[in-house]
Parts: sequence; structure tokens; C-alpha cells
Amino acid sequence: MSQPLVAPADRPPADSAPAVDLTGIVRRFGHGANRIVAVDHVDLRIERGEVVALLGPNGAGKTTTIDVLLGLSEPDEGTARVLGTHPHRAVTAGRLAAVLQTGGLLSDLTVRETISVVAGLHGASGRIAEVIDRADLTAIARRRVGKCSGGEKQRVKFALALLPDPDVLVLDEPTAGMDVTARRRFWEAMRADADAGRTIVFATHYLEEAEQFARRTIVMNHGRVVADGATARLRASLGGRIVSAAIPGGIAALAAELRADASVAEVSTDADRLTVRTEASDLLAGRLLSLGACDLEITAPTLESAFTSLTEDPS
Ligand SMILES: Nc1ncnc2c1ncn2[C@@H]1O[C@H](COP(=O)(O)OP(=O)(O)OP(=O)(O)O)[C@@H](O)[C@H]1O
Repeated sequence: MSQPLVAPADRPPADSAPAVDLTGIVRRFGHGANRIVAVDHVDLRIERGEVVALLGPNGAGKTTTIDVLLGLSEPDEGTARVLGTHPHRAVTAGRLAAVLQTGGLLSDLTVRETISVVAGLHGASGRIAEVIDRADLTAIARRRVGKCSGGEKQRVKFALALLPDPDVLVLDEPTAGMDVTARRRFWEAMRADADAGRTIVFATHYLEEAEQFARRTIVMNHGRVVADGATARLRASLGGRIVSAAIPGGIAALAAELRADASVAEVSTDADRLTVRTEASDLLAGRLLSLGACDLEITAPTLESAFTSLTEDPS
């Protein structure tokens, strides 16, 4: 592979640039006392072919980050590059596409007509049959969009996003409001694309969607990235047991030691009480008892509560 030895700093060669490269992104809204920092110094690098979930509670900054990534919103600070170029250029070149929560479809057109019209605009008429198939729309191709369910409409938007055959596909809560069956169908339609190597970034509230679909999960809260790693690893760190006990005679050294332990996901202290989330709960409980621990409790966190603890305000 021939690559220049020295590439201009702001323009990496198009074939080696990451799919997404956000650096120091800040996005604020409002003024004075009403000022909100929706995205607060976010750095995000996503390589080509990655499937990444952007997970976080309401107001975490997911949509704002996605808007910057798509070039729909300019950041107040920082730079956004997609495939080595400005997001606008990537969109215009048909290399970046999105399925967004907003943006209407014309209800009088059928599913096939909708896709045909947009395909005509993009010079992609040769791909109509393929995207209808990919988005699992064959059975409802003649249905008027106005008669489609929310899940079906999202699949129509997904088909439209596939028309330019983009390298990077971004989806903002694509299954919001769908029932379990509709969500499953939507992700089945997406899976083939992910397996084929397209870079996919999606925002979701659903931990299960990240677990089932994304190899990497980025957790956002209050405009910041609070966790970023392999979804399986995140899941393991959210699993385990919570061991809590009162330890007589000082716990600072023990807490520091446990924080450095790879089997320990989380350590917190409150006066003489130590609380630890760990995969090795029995081992730890034994050790704490040998140190004279009392009032020992071992509880299983639900994934939901573990996620909440990851995104709750520090106190
Ligand atoms: N145009 C805007 N004007 C003012 N505030 C905004 C605007 N857009 C977003 N915000 C605020 O920025 C913060 C982040 O919002 P954002 O929509 O990015 O979060 P989110 O993680 O996508 O949330 P949700 O899951 O509810 O969609 C929120 O406090 C929101 O109210």
C-alpha cells in the first residue's frame, strides 16, 4: 500500500483516516444563567468497520454529538472529521448517511415510490431493489407510508440512508418507540450491513441493544464520555456482585489496593463502610471477614442499576 510518508496534519490520506474523528468537541446552547453545555470536550475516534453504540440517559448529549458528527451543527470548540474530511463533504459524497429521529416522510407515497424518488435524486436508481430487500421492506413496498407503523417508517428511513451505499451510517435512537418485535426486526435488517463491514454508530437508551449489536459502547452523561470500551468488557464490569461491609480501623489503603485489582470494577467508601463491585465477590467477602469486617452484604446489581450507577451524579 503506497502512502505518503508525511501527510498534511489536517488532511490525512482519505484511505487511512478514521471513520469518525471528533477532537475536543464543545457545544453550548443558551446564554447566561440558561447556558447549557450539551457536549463538553468530547474526543471520539471510531475506526472503519466498527459498530459502536452511543449509550446514555436523556439529555446526555448523544443527539448533539451526532448532529456535530453529521455536520448538522457546528461545534463551539473542536473539530469533526469523517473519513478525513468535513462531515458536509462526506455527506455530499454519499459516504456518510443517517437515520434520524426527526425528518418526515411523505405519507401519500408508497414505500417503493418514496425510495424511487430519493434514488432518482441521488442517481442511485440501480440500488432500489437491493435497499428494499436490505431494509426488509419487500412485503410492504406498495403500502402508503402514511399507513406504515413507526417501526416500518424507520426501516424506510434506513433504506433511504442505504441508497448512496455510505461507508459510515449513523442512527439516532432508530428504535425509539418500537415494540420488542419491531426492534428485533429492525436490528435483523441492520445486522447484515454491520457484518458486511459498514461503520455503524447508533445512539440508544437501551443497554440490551448495545449488548446485542455493538462491539464497542461509549457511555455519555452530562455531555461527557464516562465509559468507552468493548461492550463485552463493559457488560462484565457492570455485572459481578456488590460487596459491602463495615471495616474497623481505616479503609483507605484497602480501597486503594482494590482499585488497582483487575477483578474489581468499582470501589466506593463512606466513613468506615467499603462498597465494591467485583466478579470475585466470594473471594473478597472471605478476605473482608478475615480483616474483621462486620455487617457484610453481597447483592446482585441489575444491569439497569449498574448503568445508573455509571451515569449518576458524583456526590
Ligand atoms: N437546540 C437546543 N437548544 C437548547 N438546548 C438544547 C438544544 N439541543 C439540545 N439541548 C440540550 O442539550 C442537552 C443534550 O441534549 P441531547 O439531545 O444531545 O441529549 P440526548 O442524549 O440525545 O438525549 P435524548 O436521549 O433525550 O435524546 C440537553 O440538556 C438538551 O436539553
